[in-house]
Amino acid sequence: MNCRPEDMLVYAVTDRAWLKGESLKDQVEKALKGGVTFVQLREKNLDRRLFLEEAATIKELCDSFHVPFVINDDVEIALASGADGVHVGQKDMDVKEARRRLGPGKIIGVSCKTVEQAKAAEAGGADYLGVGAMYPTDTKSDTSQVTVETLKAICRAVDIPVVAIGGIRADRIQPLKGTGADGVAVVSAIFGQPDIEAAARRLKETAEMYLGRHRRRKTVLTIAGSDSSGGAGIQADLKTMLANGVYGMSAITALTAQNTTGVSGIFPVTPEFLAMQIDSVFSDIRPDAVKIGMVSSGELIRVIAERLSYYKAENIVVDPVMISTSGSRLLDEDAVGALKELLLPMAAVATPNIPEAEVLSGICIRSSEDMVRAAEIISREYGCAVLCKGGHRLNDANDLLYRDGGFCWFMGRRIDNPNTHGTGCTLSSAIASGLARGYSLEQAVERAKEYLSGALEAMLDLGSGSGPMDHGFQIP
Ligand SMILES: Nc1ncnc2c1ncn2[C@@H]1O[C@H](COP(=O)(O)OP(=O)(O)O)[C@@H](O)[C@H]1O
Ligand SMILES: Cc1ncc(COP(=O)(O)O)c(N)n1
Ligand SMILES: [Mg+2]
Repeated sequence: MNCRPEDMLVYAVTDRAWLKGESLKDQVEKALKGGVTFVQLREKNLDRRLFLEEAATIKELCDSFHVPFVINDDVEIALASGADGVHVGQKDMDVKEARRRLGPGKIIGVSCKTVEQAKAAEAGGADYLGVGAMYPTDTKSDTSQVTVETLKAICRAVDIPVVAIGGIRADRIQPLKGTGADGVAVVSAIFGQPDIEAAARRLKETAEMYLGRHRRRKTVLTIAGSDSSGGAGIQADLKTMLANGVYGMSAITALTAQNTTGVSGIFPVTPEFLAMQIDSVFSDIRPDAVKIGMVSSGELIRVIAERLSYYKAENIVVDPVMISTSGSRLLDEDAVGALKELLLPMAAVATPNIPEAEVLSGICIRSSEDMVRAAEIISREYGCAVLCKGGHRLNDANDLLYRDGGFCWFMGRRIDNPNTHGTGCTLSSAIASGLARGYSLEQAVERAKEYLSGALEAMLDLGSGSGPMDHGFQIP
């Protein structure tokens, strides 16, 4: 097999009909930025010299995104352009003939409508199957539909990856859940959209949610305090994880009696009971990432550090929560010391806001240059990456990521919304979700900020103080 099931997740097929003055390269680049996992160049009437040039250009582009690239039908162009393979229909070239001409290392995809065709293609050396049309489509007028049942039967009958094609849109992915299809192939649902990059991203998120035979849903544990008002702490974390496509679990460090106007009480759990919760989770469902939020005492921090190092926990995001948005102090002095000495060194990233970065670095932050200095001090001192959040005081939404001696800014759009209760909890949980799903730290931060902005922009307005955001803004 020359391609992987995960390559099928969002398979983009090009179409000259949608160019509208743009170059194909620009359109494919947008689709790749949106996260498509496979590209097929489909040209029906292009002059051969231009076809070859185009193929070579798109191949180079796909390489830079590490995405496989195949040519529809044309083995000659595939060989001459260095493409990764071809896709052939039933009426086009025979699979065995294609394999003979391309050699063993190239990808060959075959279009199928029945179990018999699927088995024959697999036996002939196909690397993946395109099954459809699943829905009515304008791209191909001469094609008959395939039922969800047939798709399911094909997926059961073969071991190679299967991509569903034909009239697919984001809202038509969920019905394919449980069929065993590894992904969806689309033309107009990407290239026919006004914002190609956003369309690709949305398709990918939906496909990740519902498809994939070989995917286990990623899991994230939050170790944090409960917020009775539901906007911050454990409650914000679990909602964020659900919205970010991971399975969320919790170990509660303390109950807080809290609402949008403030914290009226904190009731910590015992160290033994916190350890029991962490043990229960790790011994059964190992988390792919861990987010640590409010931990009110040094004693509890020591338990967390000990248990997480025992289990060799990965992708730890430490949100050094010290003061709530409403101004209440959430941890004692001894806890600050333990947090620095024990938790920061374990962190893949720590996410202090400006007041917290001041406490951790010991310097006063008045400008973006100060943010860089503070993040550098914390990162050097404790050996972790530091995301210093700019939501406070500087009055922007730009966050600074300092790691391995270098830094970069994540420029957010400042949203005029007084309801920011839980922004820090939400951001750190969204980052942990991204890391669990295999995104790099930079990508995870980028995606987390995008999610947070959406939740703020939804303009939920609850309670009389600084209210919570709408974590479910994508849910109708
Ligand atoms: N009004 C806003 N518009 C957009 N993003 C914001 C806004 N306020 C805060 N953020 C973002 O929310 C995240 C949490 O930041 P911040 O509010 O500083 O942390 P905390 O909630 O821990 O105090 C950061 O990514 C920050 O840039
Ligand atoms: C239980 C709990 N944990 C954390 C916060 C911080 O909230 P924010 O995300 O606004 O910094 C909070 N208010 N309550
Ligand atoms: Mg915070």
